Amino acid sequence: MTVLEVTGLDVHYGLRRQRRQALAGASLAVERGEVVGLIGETGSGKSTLARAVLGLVRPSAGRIVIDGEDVSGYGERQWRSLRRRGVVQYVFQDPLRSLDPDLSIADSLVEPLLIQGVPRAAAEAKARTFLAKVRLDEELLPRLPGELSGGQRQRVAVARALVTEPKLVILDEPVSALDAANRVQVLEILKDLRAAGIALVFISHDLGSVAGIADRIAVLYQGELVEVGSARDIVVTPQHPYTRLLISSAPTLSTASAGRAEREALRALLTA
Ligand SMILES: Nc1ncnc2c1ncn2[C@@H]1O[C@H](COP(=O)(O)OP(=O)(O)OP(=O)(O)O)[C@@H](O)[C@H]1O
Repeated sequence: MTVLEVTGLDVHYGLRRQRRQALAGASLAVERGEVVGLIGETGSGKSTLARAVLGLVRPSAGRIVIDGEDVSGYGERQWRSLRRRGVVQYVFQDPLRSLDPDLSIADSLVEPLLIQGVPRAAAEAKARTFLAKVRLDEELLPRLPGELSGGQRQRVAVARALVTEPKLVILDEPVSALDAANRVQVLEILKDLRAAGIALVFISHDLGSVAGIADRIAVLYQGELVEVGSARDIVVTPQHPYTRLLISSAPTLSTASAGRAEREALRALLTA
């Protein structure tokens, strides 16, 4: 089942003389339980594509269908209602942007459920379940985000994105701010999500950090999706010159700076 279908998406920023195109004719489909890595250098349009799918920027052309619902013509009210239903969730690179610094971890997890109309007791029970899913201890519930480590915070941000049981989660550089041990843990959690049938779009500027987890990889270059293929094909037989350049310059693909788990995942991929 297709969870996200983006067709011919154009996004422009600015007006008149300042107007410039950030996305040009982007088309991409993401299936249930699939992990799609979206890679490209800084400014290539990765976050713009994510923002368009969340209704945070309005495309100038193209179609977006989320879980069978054509949202292309939605106005602000309809987008807000879609976001409230929690069908699509977003995790930022910096968990402090995904979490309100003044809300306890418990409240951060319970809030999206209360907005959906879930009774408080049921919401609190669910918050505990999802904290366990990201392998965190319940003793963290009363704390503020500032009282957690970066890795713990990112896992709370993932748990918060999950409580509404979304069909699609977009993760924008979710592990780049983490150290190697935390990166591996978050990647393991993401693999659990895939097994649970959630579709993931994993954004990164580094091919090496998505190659081990993505089923398919989409390569953005100057606002255009220049190549989309299985992770293995992209890594082993890249077609577009820009993809080839990314492969040759991906630090974790040359294994020197990759963690052990990443190296193993890559080796498995390359020998599959
Ligand atoms: N709010 C905005 N107003 C004007 N231009 C913008 C805005 N946001 C992004 N852009 C421009 O659109 C292009 C794509 O930006 P985008 O943030 O999508 O890139 P990215 O691939 O996510 O980059 P990064 O890896 O640095 O986050 C860039 O040229 C950027 O300068």
